[in-house]
Amino acid sequence: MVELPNGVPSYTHIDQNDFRGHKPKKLKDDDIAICNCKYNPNEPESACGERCLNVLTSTECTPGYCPCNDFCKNQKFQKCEYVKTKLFQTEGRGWGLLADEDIKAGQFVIEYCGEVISLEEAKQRVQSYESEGLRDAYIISLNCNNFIDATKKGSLARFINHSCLPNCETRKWTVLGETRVGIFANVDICSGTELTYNYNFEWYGGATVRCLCGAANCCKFLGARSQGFQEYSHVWEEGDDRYKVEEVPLYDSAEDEPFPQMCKTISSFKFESVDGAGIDYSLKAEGDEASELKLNFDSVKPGSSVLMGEVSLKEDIVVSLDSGSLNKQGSELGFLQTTEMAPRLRSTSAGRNFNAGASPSKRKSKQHKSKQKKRSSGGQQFNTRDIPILFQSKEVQDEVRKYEELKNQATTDLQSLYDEIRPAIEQHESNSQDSVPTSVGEKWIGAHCNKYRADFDFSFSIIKNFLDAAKNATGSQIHGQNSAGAGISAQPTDAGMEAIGSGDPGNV
Ligand SMILES: C[S@@+](CC[C@H](N)C(=O)[O-])C[C@H]1O[C@@H](n2cnc3c(N)ncnc32)[C@H](O)[C@@H]1O
Repeated sequence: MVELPNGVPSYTHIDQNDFRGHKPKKLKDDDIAICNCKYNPNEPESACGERCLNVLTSTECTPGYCPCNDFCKNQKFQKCEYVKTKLFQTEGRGWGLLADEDIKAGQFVIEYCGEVISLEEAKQRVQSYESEGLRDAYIISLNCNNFIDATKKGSLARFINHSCLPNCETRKWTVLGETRVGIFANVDICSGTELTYNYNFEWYGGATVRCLCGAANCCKFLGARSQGFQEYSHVWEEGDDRYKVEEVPLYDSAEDEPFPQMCKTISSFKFESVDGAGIDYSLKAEGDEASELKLNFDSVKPGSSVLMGEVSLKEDIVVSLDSGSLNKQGSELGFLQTTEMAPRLRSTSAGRNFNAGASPSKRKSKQHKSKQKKRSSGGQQFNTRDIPILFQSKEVQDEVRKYEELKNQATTDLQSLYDEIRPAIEQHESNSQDSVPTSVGEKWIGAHCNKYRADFDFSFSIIKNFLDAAKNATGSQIHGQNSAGAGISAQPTDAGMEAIGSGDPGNV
């Protein structure tokens, strides 16, 4: 029973989240994580201490299933094993919570309990609390869809104030299949010290509140990074940055959309003579950020007609800024099909670990441009079947086909890898975990790099052979150069590796 000092504004005390109508999950036997700890009376840590598999994955043991039975020490949320705390009145920050016993770094302090509500409900509540004139805000995020509101119902954790130099932090645990938020000490804390955690990213206060934590590194405002609900209907994090969901393109859940805002449609593909001075080989890309890639060949005889005719591809070629392939004045333009799987991964917070391709900062700025729901039909996928027949020589057709096969193989490999790692990703999604295991990430990045390379090699073989055709047509010696003056290798693979190595995929 919690006794509150006089003057504490009334609220209902709870020590279990209130799901407001929605019943907490009922775990199936198959979903219960069972550790392999064995209780040894001479070694108390043996009963689900820090080496317990469940503890290591921030999951509480399930009563009746844990091999350590009643000795299990990994049911702290369920048993409300909180440290002793005391309410006190601060200066200028309302009520606060003090440690009433010494606390060790890493120790579970208390659960942040409240009403579990949806994003929509949270937005409405923030507004109505504001209009009711409530000064203190108690809503924190549970996962991307749910929030915990401790305004009217909560545990003592609702009194923990913010500090930019905190002694505690929030951590998410899975308890009987549900995600719950605990406050954990991040340093040793002496009895009598005020408990604090950093509200940034977790707290959804409406009004801007000046921070009075007094820390040297103070951010000046509470939840300065989370910014509040009124302005942003939902936030999406990548690294240290947070974005409004309105700025992130939305996709049909029924389809896996490639990132259309990063794709460009190549609208023309031609050789032409430029004032008799040489040949301009240009690839025009249209899309949100139309750009043009030009390759100039200056050793064509002046006045000679080198126009090969515009090669109109029957279907649009979609290229991706993810590719990091041919590079012109800092803008990357490749000939890649975007992968189908990428959006699935990126739709989760885990996805940010898988940014093979453009650097995160570039990707972010591009994602922000699109506010509407877009469909990939704006830029169809490159129909590669028709490409080899554009060439007259059988040798060339075979070469292009070879690269096409390698490209298709890399795509298939990526697809099957996705199927293989999908359970791990979904598991992390459902637990709202920030990242999937490194080994999974490494495999994923490796498969992407292979695919990028194969895509590049294929595209390069097409370009190279078009150039060779141009050269043969003029009978001149043409030395390919891109606009930056770099020579084009006759070996697509080498060029592909070079581009990939110097572009972003190599940096992931
Ligand atoms: C979750 S409540 C914390 C408990 C609150 N002090 C109370 O009396 O109920 C969050 C509110 O406490 C106040 N607060 C918390 N940390 C603060 C800080 N560092 N500086 C100023 N006000 C703070 C703000 O009014 C904020 O909206």
